[in-house]
Amino acid sequence: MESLAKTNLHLPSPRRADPAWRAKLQARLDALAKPVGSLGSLEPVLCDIAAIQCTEHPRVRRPFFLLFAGDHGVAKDRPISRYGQHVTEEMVNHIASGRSVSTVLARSFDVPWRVYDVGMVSTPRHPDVRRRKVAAGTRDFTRGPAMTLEECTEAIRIGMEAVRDARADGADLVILGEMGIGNTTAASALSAWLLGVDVDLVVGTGTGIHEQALAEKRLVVRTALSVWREREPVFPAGDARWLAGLAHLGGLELAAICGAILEAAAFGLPVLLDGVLVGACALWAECARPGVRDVLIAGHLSPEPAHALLLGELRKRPLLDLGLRVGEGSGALMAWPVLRAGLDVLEGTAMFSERARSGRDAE
Ligand SMILES: Cc1cc2ncn([C@H]3O[C@H](COP(=O)(O)O)[C@@H](O)[C@H]3O)c2cc1C
Ligand SMILES: O=C(O)c1cccnc1
Repeated sequence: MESLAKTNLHLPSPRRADPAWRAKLQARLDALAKPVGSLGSLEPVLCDIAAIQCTEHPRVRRPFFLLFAGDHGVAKDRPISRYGQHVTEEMVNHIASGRSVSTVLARSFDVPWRVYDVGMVSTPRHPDVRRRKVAAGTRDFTRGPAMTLEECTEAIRIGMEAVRDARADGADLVILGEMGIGNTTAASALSAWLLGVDVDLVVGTGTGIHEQALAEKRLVVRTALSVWREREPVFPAGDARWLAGLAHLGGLELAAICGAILEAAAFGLPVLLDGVLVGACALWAECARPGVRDVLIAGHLSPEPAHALLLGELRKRPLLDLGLRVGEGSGALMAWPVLRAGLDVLEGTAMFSERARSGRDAE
């Protein structure tokens, strides 16, 4: 029996937000020269940052964009994506060279980026891609685990190290992204498992597959879950169970994102979430280490059906709802200027006078 001891992995505990700072910031927001509550969904997000930074003056000066790439064995011969596996490599080269949707946005908003190959089938030629390949893709998870516990652990460690490095270079918020053809199939399986809901509620069209391929994708996810459930009892309870589920149903780039979220939470670094892939990793991290959610900010809502359920479970309201379904961290990057606008408004807006604040009711 595989055991967690063999992997020697320590999942760090999250730093918890202090609710007193949330209340103080809400009082400050209410005292600004604007109608009470009028910044809508931005207000609780600003309060969340204040509560994790323990200040009435929450700040983000240096967001970092970290993208992890990996391939999925299940996508090799099955029509579960509209695109072939070779697209992962092509896109990683575009991402690294600043010519993908995500890195065009990152450059436009002055956000530095780092790209990691944690599990691509091929090796991208761009020299800036950090080579941390754990394996050349995962295995087909309809036949057994996508990764061994050791591979999964190694990918988690790479994500943790990426956040540590970014923090050492001044990051005070992380934006996470992924690239991996077929990874919405893995995210659907993770979501059905973590949410305990039927496959039909979570499987979406990903890059835009049609009806027949969608039926195949549902079948693939159903099969993966039943194979995992048959094996599940052999794993011991506790941390190992979370790790075993991620190893069976996830992907190398998704495991790295899980590690990145755990490490950011341990440091109290806010994490701006992207779509369904990063969302599934966020719920995994919250299940594995309750309290992680204190650092999470939902950047946007993806049309993938699992995403609304994942955000609901995390009790997070997205900043944007534009129907974006690019992935790569692009929805989170698109949300960053909105978040920055909220922080700027908080710092720059005048306080309302006592007389004005009392409103008409007091006349
Ligand atoms: C050109 C291209 C660029 C992308 N950038 C992100 N994704 C997104 O699509 C993939 C997931 O969808 P599925 O599970 O249907 O394959 C991931 O790589 C995700 O990041 C892309 C997909 C394509 C084709
Ligand atoms: O939600 C996402 O991030 C997403 C949706 C479809 C395809 N790729 C990514």
